[in-house]
Amino acid sequence: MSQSELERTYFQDGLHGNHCYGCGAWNDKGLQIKSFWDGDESVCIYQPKPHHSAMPPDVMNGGTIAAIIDCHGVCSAIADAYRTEGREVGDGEKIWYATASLTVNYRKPTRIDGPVTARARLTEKTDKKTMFEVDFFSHDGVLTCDASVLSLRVPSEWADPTGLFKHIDSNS
Ligand SMILES: CCCCCCCCCCCCCC(=O)SCCNC(=O)CCNC(=O)[C@H](O)C(C)(C)COP(=O)(O)OP(=O)(O)OC[C@H]1O[C@@H](n2cnc3c(N)ncnc32)[C@H](O)[C@@H]1OP(=O)(O)O
Repeated sequence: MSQSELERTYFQDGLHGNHCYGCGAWNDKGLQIKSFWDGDESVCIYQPKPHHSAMPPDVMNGGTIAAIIDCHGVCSAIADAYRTEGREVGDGEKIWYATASLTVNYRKPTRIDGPVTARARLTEKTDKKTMFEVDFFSHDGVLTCDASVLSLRVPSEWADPTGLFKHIDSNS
């Protein structure tokens, strides 16, 4: 079932303190993407800005597209894990995933002059690994990219606001 815009609960709003460049609602300089469930699929609609262009000013930059797909895929893995446990994103014990692998096929140029849409569906899942396949559309409905995002469940150190590497250094 489709949620109206007013009814939507965005995954990222439950990830308190997330400063990720693509999906951190607490990163003022980031993309601040928003993702929500539409039945079994997760959806992200994003309005690119003129500075998100490739060399042609009317074409969207491939790295920005990849960042949207990456973060939408990882946030979908996190939201799926909460949903499996019957919890809202961010409620109770925290669940974190990170990107292990990202593949993007750029099939057609993406128009920058309107909102782009990423639609993701779960294709593989184990306790630690979650794979989402993502279709990416320009505002005129053209499928411009298809992608896959493999997310791996990671420990809570990834959410330490003071940084991750001190935990890695102390473990090695
Ligand atoms: C305060 C709040 C903060 C909020 C923060 C949260 C924001 C969230 C949003 C952030 C969004 C932004 C996202 C970002 O930007 S996250 C930033 C970009 N990503 C990274 O920096 C990740 C770096 N990589 C790692 O840390 C490790 O390699 C990870 C954790 C990914 C795996 O660790 P590890 O290597 O120890 O894993 P394992 O040995 O237990 O293997 C487990 C299974 O996984 C399979 N496998 C592993 N790698 C790959 C691969 N590349 N392709 C295919 N498969 C792979 C492996 O074969 C095995 O399979 P199986 O044998 O079980 O079948």
